[in-house]
Amino acid sequence: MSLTNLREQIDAIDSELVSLLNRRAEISLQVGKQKAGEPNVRIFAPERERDVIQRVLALHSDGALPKDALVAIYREIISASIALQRPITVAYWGPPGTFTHMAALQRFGSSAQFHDASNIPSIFGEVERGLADFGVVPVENSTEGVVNYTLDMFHETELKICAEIYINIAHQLVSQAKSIADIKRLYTFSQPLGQCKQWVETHLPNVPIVETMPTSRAAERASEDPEGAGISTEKAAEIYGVPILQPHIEDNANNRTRFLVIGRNEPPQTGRDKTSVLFAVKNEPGSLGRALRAFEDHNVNLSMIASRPTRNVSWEYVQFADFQGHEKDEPVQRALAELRKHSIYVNVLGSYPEG
Ligand SMILES: C=C(O[C@@H]1C=C(C(=O)O)C=C[C@H]1O)C(=O)O
Repeated sequence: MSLTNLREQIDAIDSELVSLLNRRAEISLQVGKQKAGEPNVRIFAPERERDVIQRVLALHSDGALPKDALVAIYREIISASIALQRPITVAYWGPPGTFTHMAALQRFGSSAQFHDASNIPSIFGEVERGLADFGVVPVENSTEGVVNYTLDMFHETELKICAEIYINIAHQLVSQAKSIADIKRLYTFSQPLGQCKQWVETHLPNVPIVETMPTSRAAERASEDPEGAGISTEKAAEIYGVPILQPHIEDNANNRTRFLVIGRNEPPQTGRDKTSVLFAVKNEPGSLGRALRAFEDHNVNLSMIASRPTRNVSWEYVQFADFQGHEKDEPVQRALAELRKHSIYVNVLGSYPEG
């Protein structure tokens, strides 16, 4: 078949696709109008989005289009569909080019409006004050563990966790220096450094660290300092025009970070949900063990637990825990009731569809 003929076939398919996409958009506008009349139904419905994406993946069977590409296309279709109903604003930890920016783009697509907040507390602040509808914050990394800056914010906020995002994390050593031997300073901070610890100890053993947050700021500093290097994202290297001297310096090839979407949404039960809680146990022997047994007794699967010091009393801790299930599921309700018996307080931070 000739090239002209093949291109004619593509043109014909595009005509159908565009008309179908327009029909989909019209229906989404109608959904938006219905939501406007019902006070508790929110524009962003992560549980519905997960169903849409899973359904589309099931339809794909073994088609020629890579599954990741299909998911990315649908994320953009849904992003445009939400923006039609009402433009939504998402605050992330900037400047542009950070992993949090990438996670926000991956989840909300390019039709959302993004705002770069200067630190994690500002992300919470912008959503609390209504300047952004949602915020995206990093919460744990598969190599480095929990992100304390984020966990500590949950003591003081009334915002809810409404979705989670997982992304693969690749770190780049960016520098204008000709070789690694010429580097005199490394711009980075605890999380990325911890994920590249072995590489840095082997290749930059005596190079002083200049604490710089977040990753895109490290790229910016490296762009201004001919003898400096930064640990950065590929996107930030591109934005600040600084060469990648060594790609993939992360120690673990399966390095992944989990992000949380915070806002005022409270997604309904889907049968595949997760719940996050903050609790403080009574200061008496065995209380943490008894508190944790509440989950075991009711067959609720704990996926993460982290202790953080309370800021007001020395040596007192609060626990941040994630488990499978929705706050409205019966086993979860029973586990929470028992947890409350052994705790000074229990604060449910949100139930949301599992990522
Ligand atoms: C159309 C809806 O609104 C939004 C857009 C969706 C879509 O385009 O498929 C899905 C979920 C919502 O975030 C809906 O809630 O069904």
